[in-house]
Order: sequence, then structure tokens, then C-alpha cells
Amino acid sequence: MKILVTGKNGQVVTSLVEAAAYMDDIELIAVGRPDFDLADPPSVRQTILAVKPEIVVSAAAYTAVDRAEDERNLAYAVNVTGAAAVAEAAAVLRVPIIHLSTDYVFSGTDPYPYLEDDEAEPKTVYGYTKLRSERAVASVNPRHIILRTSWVYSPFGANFVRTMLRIAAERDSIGVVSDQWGNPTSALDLAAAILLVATHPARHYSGIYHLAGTGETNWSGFARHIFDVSRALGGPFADVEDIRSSDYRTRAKRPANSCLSTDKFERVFGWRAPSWQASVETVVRRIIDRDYPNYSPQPRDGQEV
Ligand SMILES: NC(=O)C1=CN([C@@H]2O[C@H](COP(=O)(O)OP(=O)(O)OC[C@H]3O[C@@H](n4cnc5c(N)ncnc54)[C@H](OP(=O)(O)O)[C@@H]3O)[C@@H](O)[C@H]2O)C=CC1
Ligand SMILES: Cc1cn([C@H]2C[C@H](O)[C@@H](COP(=O)(O)OP(=O)(O)O[C@H]3O[C@@H](C)C(=O)[C@@H](O)[C@H]3O)O2)c(=O)[nH]c1=O
Ligand SMILES: [Mg+2]
Repeated sequence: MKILVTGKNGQVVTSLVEAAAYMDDIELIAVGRPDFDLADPPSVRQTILAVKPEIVVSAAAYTAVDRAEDERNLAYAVNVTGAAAVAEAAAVLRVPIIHLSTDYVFSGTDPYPYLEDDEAEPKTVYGYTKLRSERAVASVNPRHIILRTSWVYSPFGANFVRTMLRIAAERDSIGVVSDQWGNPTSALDLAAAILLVATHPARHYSGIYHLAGTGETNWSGFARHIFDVSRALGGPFADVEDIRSSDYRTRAKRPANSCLSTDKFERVFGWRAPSWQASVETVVRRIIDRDYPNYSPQPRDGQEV
């Protein structure tokens, strides 16, 4: 099966390329800038029509949540107009599209895990553009699966796990918000799920699905687990101080609760992601082996390391 995935260096695309390398029956073609630019719809159409994939995975997006508040037009062009061009090219080829979206489409004010049909009410420019992208994709290509995921991390690219380890290599203690809840998701698990959907006999199904790591935490709980694992492996660690969002000012206000119920995905595709803790361990181990192989902590005032 020939799969086209959008983006070259993103977390999800890199994880897909890695996973597909082990599968003989899958040819994965990643397309990205400069030839394929979501901000330039003709380049999108041309690239996809030339590759003629059997299915398209739409993983590229403008993902800088804070910067999007000041770059609305660019975020919209990439996430909405660009994604619509991807879905339209897939429709011209009469092939399905798996389009990735986010927990940030929800306001985060409800106290339970969000279901696919719950009302989306984004509070950030990024979340708004992703919601509009879902609707644009669905309206131009009837053969769509919208896969909403959350808090994605991996050995690759920019993500919370790599940020925490980098900061811990320089500081003893980190303040991390404890009043935003969600489901950390390893891009390695997400890649496995995407390939499952792409090759599933039911791939003509359409609709929205939630797929995220199993179990809930907040960002400070996530950070603590990263450091527990890293410390045991001889990598960087730091004390985590719980702080409130109101004490950590950011341009975009994140949802307080963006946990996603993944029951529908499990019901239809028979698969659930590992516990978020187990997946963090896998990824932290890889990052330490690669980026901190001979790490030795700096001696810190009055503290044993
Ligand atoms: N990261 C997260 O926590 C979450 C992500 N998602 C969604 O999952 C998907 C994948 O995210 P993730 O892999 O983490 O993203 P990354 O931020 O790691 O990567 C973004 C990708 O988009 C590509 N891209 C950005 N702008 C353009 C453009 N104008 N033209 C072409 N490609 C472009 C980048 O290109 P290049 O290769 O050139 O850098 C890169 O490949 C996105 O749709 C995102 O909205 C959903 C929930 C959580
Ligand atoms: C670096 C740092 C962050 N934080 C907080 C800020 C924020 O509330 C939270 C996470 O910060 P980040 O900037 O990594 O997260 P953010 O960019 O909001 O991550 C989001 O990205 C987009 C693309 C998505 O789709 C979402 O699912 C989600 O993963 O941690 C601290 O409290 N202390 C720190 O030292
Ligand atoms: Mg970020």
C-alpha cells in the first residue's frame, strides 16, 4: 500500500517513517517543504496528484500554539486552507484521508473525558484553526477519518519531554502547571495506530475518532514521571514544583481539561494505546541513549546527585 504523509521533520511523520520501515507491504512517502508547502495550495495539489497514493495521512500543521495568537493568518492558511487542499487532492484521486487534529478544539471546561460528539469550542487560535480544518477536510472529502490526539511527544522534534530534559540538564528545579489535565501521547504509538487505521478493512469509515495515550495526568505529573524514569537511567532530572496556570503566563490559554475518551477508537479498531507512563519510559530511554549517553549531573549546592 502506498501512503503519502504530509510533512518531513515533524514528530508524527518521523515516527510513521520509522514504523513503516519495518512493514514490507507499506510504501510511505513523506512530502514537505520546499516542494510541498501547505501555504501554497497549487504545490499541495501538484505533489499529491503526482505521487498517486492509495491513502493520505495529513500530519503537517502549524503547531506553535502561542505564536499562532500573533500569526493568525499564517496559521489559518496552513491549517485550514492547506489541509483542505490536501483533502481535495485525495478526493480527486478518490482515496481516503486520515487527518490529525487536537484536544485543543475543546474549551476544557467540562470535567470528564471528551467524546467525539461533544461540542468543540476552541479558546486558542491554534485550536480554532484545527477545528476549521476538521470541517474543511470533511466537507471536501467524504472518505475522511479525523483523528484527534493530544500532548504528543517523541524522540524527535520539539516536545514537552525533550524540553523538560533540556531544562533539567541546566537547573535543579522546574515549576510546572498542575491545573491542566490531559493524555500524553507518544508519537510512536500514534504512528502504530495510524498504520492500523490505514490498513484496516474498515478504512472507508468516516468520522471523528479520539486516540491518545491511556490514562490522565497534568503537566507537572507528566514532568515528574519523565524525571523519575530519566533519573533511574542516569539521565537529567529536576525537582518539580506544582504551579498554577495563572502563575505561568503564556500567550495562548490552554484548556484546563482536555482528556479524550478513546472508547470509540477501541470499539471500532480494537486497539488502545499503552499506559502513558509505559510509553514515556520508552521515549525517555531513547532520548537519553541518543542525547545524554554519558550524562553526569552538575554537582549542586548541598545536594547529592
Ligand atoms: N504536537 C502535539 O502535541 C499535537 C499535535 N497534533 C496534531 O498532530 C499533527 C502532527 O503534529 P506533530 O508531528 O507533533 O507536529 P510537529 O510540530 O512536530 O511538526 C509539524 C509538521 O508540519 C510541517 N509543516 C508546518 N508548516 C508547513 C507548511 N507550510 N507546509 C508543509 N509542511 C508544514 C512541518 O514541516 P517540516 O517538516 O518542514 O518542519 C512538520 O513536518 C498536527 O496536525 C498537529 O496539529 C495534535 C495534538 C497534539
Ligand atoms: C516549559 C514549561 C511549560 N509549562 C507548561 C506550559 C503549558 O501549559 C504546558 C505544556 O507546554 P507546551 O508548550 O509544551 O505545550 P503546548 O504547546 O500547549 O502543547 C500542545 O501542542 C499542541 C500542538 C497540541 O495540539 C496540544 O495537544 C498540546 O500538546 O506546560 C510549565 O508549566 N513549565 C515549563 O517550564
Ligand atoms: Mg509547544
